[in-house]
Amino acid sequence: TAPVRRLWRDVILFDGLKTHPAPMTVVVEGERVTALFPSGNDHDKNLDVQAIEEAVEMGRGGVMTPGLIDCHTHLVYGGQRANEFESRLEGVSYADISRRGGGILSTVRATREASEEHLFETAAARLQAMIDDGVTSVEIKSGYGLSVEHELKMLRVARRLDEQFKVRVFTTLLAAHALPPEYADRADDYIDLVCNEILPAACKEGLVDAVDVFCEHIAFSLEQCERVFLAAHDLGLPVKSHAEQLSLSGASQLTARYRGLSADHIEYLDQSGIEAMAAAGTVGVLLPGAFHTLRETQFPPIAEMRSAGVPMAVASDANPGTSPIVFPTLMLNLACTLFRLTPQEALAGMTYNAALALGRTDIGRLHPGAVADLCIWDVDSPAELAYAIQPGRLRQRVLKGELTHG
Ligand SMILES: O=C(O)CC[C@@H]1NC(=O)NC1=O
Ligand SMILES: [Fe+3]
Repeated sequence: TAPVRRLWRDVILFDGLKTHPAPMTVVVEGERVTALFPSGNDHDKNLDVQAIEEAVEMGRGGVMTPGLIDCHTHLVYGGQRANEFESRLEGVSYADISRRGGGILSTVRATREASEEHLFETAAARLQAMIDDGVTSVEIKSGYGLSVEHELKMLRVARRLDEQFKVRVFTTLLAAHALPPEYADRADDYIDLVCNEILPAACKEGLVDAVDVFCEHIAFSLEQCERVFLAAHDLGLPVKSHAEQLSLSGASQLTARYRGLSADHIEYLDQSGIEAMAAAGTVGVLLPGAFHTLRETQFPPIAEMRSAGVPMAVASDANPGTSPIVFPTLMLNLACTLFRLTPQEALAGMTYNAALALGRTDIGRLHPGAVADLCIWDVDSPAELAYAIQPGRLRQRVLKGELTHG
């Protein structure tokens, strides 16, 4: 049987890169967008008028965007860290908490104690909130297990979320996130475990789409991160990094040297890092939720990245420590309010550029032939999605051509 043909008329279309000036008609057949054209031209002679007339009309008006892509989350984890939130309000720094064995290691303890089922259930609630706010693709990292058993447990949960929810999940192994207590003062030995045991075991089970590292004075050095990158490349896996978040380490340049998909956080990114990323096509992933939560003061070099042509993505960094925020369209607002992106740049940051940060070019944009992951919003203009901080504006959500919401 012929694939179902659906269409929307008179939508204000943001296609992943730009907003079309005239109200548009968008035609979806099966899993793909097959046509998009100004609604006034429905009877354009080049169009198969009968096909258009036979299509199922799915709605009129509103704003259409590609499905939102959250390209940086730590969505799977045990426990919560409200106590540290209170400590930071009393003036204790994130780094101090981490040095006292809190921070990431606090969540490592809770995640190791949690069953796979419990991790699935708590992550599922957070994922549903993202889906209800227009997310069609989400990246989920490991990094709270820090052992073969528990890193694989986290990644299996991420794969199950992909199977059981109408969403695309991209998994990233972030075993080089923190030094587990059993390896205290033996960071190089732990990196051996990451490269020689955790990564191969996860890869063998088909659990890894990309490999990430945390390069920071409270985490791992450039040399240690490079060893993880080499192990990833030996297994044919792309790399990315948490880079220049609290200080300038040079991780962005290292990531670019390995043609990494993205360097993330990048508050302390310098000009040589920008130029290396621009030359390598490495995406700069902005995480305004962590900047906001930590009350950071060092802004990422937006203007310099813009003029160098570094693609900028925007993501939630949803995690229990530095960004306990599951509200994707809030990230659009924070990217504009805190980092001075334009609303159009922020939207491109959670669609087309976010897809690039995940190594994909078939999602994140709406054009003939693109995969039909799209959202229709009850707003008058795309800028409104960044301007107003308001849940419940999603009218319809389509994943691979199938209506999943509205
Ligand atoms: O605090 C946590 O639990 C994760 C923090 C998160 N991980 C990282 O490498 N940088 C961050 O902000
Ligand atoms: Fe992160």
